[in-house]
Formats: sequence, structure tokens, C-alpha cells
Amino acid sequence: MGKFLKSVRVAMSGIGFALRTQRHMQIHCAAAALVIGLGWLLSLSAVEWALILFAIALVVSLELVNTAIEQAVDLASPERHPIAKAAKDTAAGAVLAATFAAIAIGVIILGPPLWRLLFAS
Ligand SMILES: Nc1ncnc2c1ncn2[C@@H]1O[C@H](COP(=O)(O)OP(=O)(O)OP(=O)(O)O)[C@@H](O)[C@H]1O
Repeated sequence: MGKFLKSVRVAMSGIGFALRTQRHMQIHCAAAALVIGLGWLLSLSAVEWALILFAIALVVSLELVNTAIEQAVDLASPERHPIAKAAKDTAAGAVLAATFAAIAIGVIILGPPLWRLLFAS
């Protein structure tokens, strides 16, 4: 197998691990599928799609990094330690910050057309 294909395979296995083991990753992916479905229903523009897809990629990527940090911390410090706590809490904070931004982007882009579809037609 080529080097590139091997890199893709191990990266996909990392994504699979996070999907199987992390409840938050499953929630993010379910929310992403819902938003993509709504975007298709509401015929978003190219720029709107770009923003939505960027927000989804940011949240999912940070959840993957958060998972990697949790695994590394559990390996390095199975016992409780304030630095282990700081590492895990900070990584979780990164996911939370991106999630807030993604929710804001979703409301700004999907809110008005969804409102018109539901209440003004
Ligand atoms: N080794 C540790 N030392 C100190 N505090 C820890 C340690 N491991 C976990 N914690 C604390 O418990 C919290 C939860 O950690 P945990 O590893 O269970 O992740 P999680 O937030 O439950 O993530 P997920 O549900 O996505 O697996 C951390 O954010 C941290 O505050």
C-alpha cells in the first residue's frame, strides 16, 4: 500500500475510534447531518455552505484533538493530577468554544429561511 493510502487508513481508523468511543463525537456528527439536511432543504448559497461546512469541520476536528489529548493524558497520568486535569479541561474548552461559534453560525444562516419556511408560507 502507498504511503499516502496508509496515512489515510490510519487517520480513518482514528476517526472510527472517536466515533465508537466518544458520545460527544456521535452527538456532533448527528447535529452535522441534521444541519446538512436542513441546508439542502433550504437551498443555501455557496458562501453559506462554505461557512456551515467550515463550522462542522472545526467542531469535529477539535473533538478529534480533544479525544487524542484525553487518550494521551490517560496513558501518561492514569492517577489524578492537577496538570492532567488542566490539559483535559482546556482541550474540552476548545471544543466548547468552537461549538458555540458553530451554533451561532447555524442560527444566523439557517434561522431566517427556516423561520420563513415554517411560519411565513
Ligand atoms: N487524570 C486526571 N487527573 C485529574 N482530573 C482528571 C483526570 N482525568 C479526568 N479528569 C477530570 O475529569 C474530567 C472528565 O474527564 P474524562 O477523561 O472522563 O473526559 P470526558 O470529559 O468525560 O470526555 P468524554 O466524555 O468525551 O470521554 C476532565 O475534564 C477533568 O476535569
